[in-house]
Amino acid sequence: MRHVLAIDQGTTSTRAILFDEDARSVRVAQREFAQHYPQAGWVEHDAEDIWRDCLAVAREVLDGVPPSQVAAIGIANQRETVVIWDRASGAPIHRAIVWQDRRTAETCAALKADGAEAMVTERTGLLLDPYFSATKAAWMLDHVPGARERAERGELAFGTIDSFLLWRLTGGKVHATDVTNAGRTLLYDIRRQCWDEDLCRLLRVPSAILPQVRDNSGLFGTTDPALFGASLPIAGMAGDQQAALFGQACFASGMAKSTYGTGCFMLMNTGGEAPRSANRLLTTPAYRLDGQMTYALEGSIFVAGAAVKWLRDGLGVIAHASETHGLATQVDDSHGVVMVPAFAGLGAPYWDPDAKGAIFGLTLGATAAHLARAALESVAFQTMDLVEAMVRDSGALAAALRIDGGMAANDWLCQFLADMLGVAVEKPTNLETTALGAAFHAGLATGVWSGLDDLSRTWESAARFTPAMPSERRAGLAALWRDAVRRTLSQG
Ligand SMILES: Nc1ncnc2c1ncn2[C@@H]1O[C@H](COP(=O)(O)OP(=O)(O)O)[C@@H](O)[C@H]1O
Ligand SMILES: O=P(O)(O)OC[C@H](O)CO
Repeated sequence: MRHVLAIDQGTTSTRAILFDEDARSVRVAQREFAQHYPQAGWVEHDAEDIWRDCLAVAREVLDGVPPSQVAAIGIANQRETVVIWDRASGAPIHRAIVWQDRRTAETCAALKADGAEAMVTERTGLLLDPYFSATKAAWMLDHVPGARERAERGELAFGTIDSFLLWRLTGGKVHATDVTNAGRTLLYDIRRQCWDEDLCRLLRVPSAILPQVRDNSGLFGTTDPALFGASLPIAGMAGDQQAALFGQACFASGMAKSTYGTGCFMLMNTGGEAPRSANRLLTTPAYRLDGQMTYALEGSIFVAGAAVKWLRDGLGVIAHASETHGLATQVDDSHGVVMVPAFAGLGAPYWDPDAKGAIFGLTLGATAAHLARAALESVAFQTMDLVEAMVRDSGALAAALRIDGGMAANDWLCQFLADMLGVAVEKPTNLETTALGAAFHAGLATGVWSGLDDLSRTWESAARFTPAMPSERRAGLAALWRDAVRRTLSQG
């Protein structure tokens, strides 16, 4: 039996999953790692922690598995997060600046005020928001003494986490990324499919530090034999949200998935054409196979599970995320409590980096149960905004939305989602779709699976939730949410 090892390097944890030829996960290892918040709105990771955990979880699942049974390794990663390292020593020059980090909000605002956004959006499919990589990279080059000069001289390498892990796994031999990660930097022209010199100049990132950009499926390199006792091929890489789209087998235009982890990311396959969103959604590479690009429309929400984590770690009203299910069902409604979880600004479709989280409708009757329910509801309300924008942009969405991620374990949320979206919500038996997508890419390149049809056959529904809420109730809740968002936006 051949296996594929997937490494899913997420925002809060690093997982390794070993899949068999039937796409079943046979072994899992996971480690959470430290989040650093040096100032309000700043979020950093230590890239050495990430590397240490990546090795540890990979070694754990490979323990006792003969290397001949491991066909390939696939990597899926938190996107946009920036690492810059020294090519000679491999050492990062600064802690990684995480996608949630807002420190470059002013830079983005200034670029927007100069009228740069239209060109940036036309070429990259993105917006001028601190979420994306380029302004974070420029910040690092400006703040680490001597870094900009070293970068110009070609001594430094830039990468998103996939690139950094590939560099380390290959013993410093390969500096590459894939189209889905390149497409999140603000430096990559998604239609011409190349780094864009104008954008590099505008955003002040020297092209000498950029990695080579490749298809998602193909031989990226082989592991340093010292790491796992054999040289294993790294044959698939993708940003985690695009990997989840692939792992959910959303291969036809109009098929969409939404992943509920720290944030929530909804992607809809739009086929070979890169659409131009009129509703402030992102256009992004979904996957490129044999040089053939497939695109997606994306709605990115920065806080989903993170709101539940805040209830646990920030407020202490729950001890475990899963308690939100029991709390939400204890009460008939949220008692008028509405949470707008703009803890990291608001993402799509509002794109307001300066918005701050808010809770409305508090009375003395409000309890922890209402708060928990409001946190879960906020996730569905935000998805509703995305679905509406996607339908406006594309005219249609497939009959059901495929969901996954840690929060999809919460059946109350799944039903409330279906109710608020007015479309069926379906979750697969394998909720580890991100890792599976990375495994699919690596397995396609190494002949474990023969093609997309082969992959589609592995998708199995575990549960389907159909809309059941009366339309007046739905409209009432939607109106409360819209009013709360309006009051939260920084521009009033
Ligand atoms: N049963 C649950 N109900 C609600 N939220 C949950 C539940 N289980 C996990 N979560 C939330 O989901 C998130 C974890 O999902 P995961 O997909 O592992 O995230 P990530 O990959 O972003 O680190 C956490 O923020 C947690 O609060
Ligand atoms: O780590 P996740 O799963 O929350 O995903 C993070 C996204 O890739 C950020 O764009």
